[in-house]
Amino acid sequence: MAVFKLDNVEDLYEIGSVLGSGHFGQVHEVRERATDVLWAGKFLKLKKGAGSRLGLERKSVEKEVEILQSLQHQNIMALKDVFESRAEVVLIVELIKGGELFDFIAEKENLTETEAIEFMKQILEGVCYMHQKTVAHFDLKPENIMLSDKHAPNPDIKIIDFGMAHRFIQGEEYKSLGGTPQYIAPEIINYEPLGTAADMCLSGLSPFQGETDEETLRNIVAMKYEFEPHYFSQTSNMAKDFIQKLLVKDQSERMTAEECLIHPWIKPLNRTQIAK
Ligand SMILES: COc1cc(-c2ccc3ncc(-c4cccc([C@@H](O)NCCN(C)C)c4)n3n2)ccc1O
Repeated sequence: MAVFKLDNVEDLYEIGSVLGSGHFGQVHEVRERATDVLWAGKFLKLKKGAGSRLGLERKSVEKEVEILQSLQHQNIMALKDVFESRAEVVLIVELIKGGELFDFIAEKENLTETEAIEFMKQILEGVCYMHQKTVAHFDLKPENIMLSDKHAPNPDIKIIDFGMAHRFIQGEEYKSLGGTPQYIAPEIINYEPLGTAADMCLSGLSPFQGETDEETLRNIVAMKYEFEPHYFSQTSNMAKDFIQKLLVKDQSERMTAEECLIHPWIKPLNRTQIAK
């Protein structure tokens, strides 16, 4: 069983305002007393007993911590410390000040393909790194892609929220029904054995979005989508080719993160191929 620091987290960190909350618990800004450095603290309530419906199993928190401890990459949120008390575990991670990529893009008049390629390249580098470590995120969606500093000329992408992540062991079969309807892979909906390919269905606006979750899931299983002119009239054919090679039902036919990084949209063969 993993042992986390038993110190009282408030002896070392001043707990600040809530930054956000969700299935993952509550995230607070925290100030390290010894250095005045600001971090983010994710506060996770543990189940009080086997029959308790509230809180998380300690085993699932240990799994998330073990995965985060194994990942050191500039495009993946870094874990600094873990504290536990009788009822809660606190993960101290790097504070990401630039907000969600989705909001950054929404606030811009328009995003050029060159800017989109730069963000996609960073996302792919983080995802490729975790896949090489046989880790799948399993909840990649726009809200979990954040920016280090949205005012920087070239903001760094930071992938957060590894609460659904899984490290594959050679030869094991893993299935899950978790995830967010608009962004989950068809193999998850069909409860088939999963692999890192399930992470490769990431998109900004889900092309499968239906009126209801049920309709969205039907669209994903049918791989029913179209490049709506309203959104794609200015999109290059190279970019559409990139998307089409990801939105593939058969996970073994879907581009891997490594293949994405050498796709001509991301890595042009020559200057004339640069997306206008
Ligand atoms: C360690 O696990 C997590 C960390 C974080 C995290 C880490 C650093 C950090 N710096 C700033 C924030 C932040 C700021 C505003 C909102 C949120 C969060 O509530 N929304 C992010 C997306 N959400 C769907 C997880 C998070 N975070 N969030 C979020 C979810 C996690 O499961």
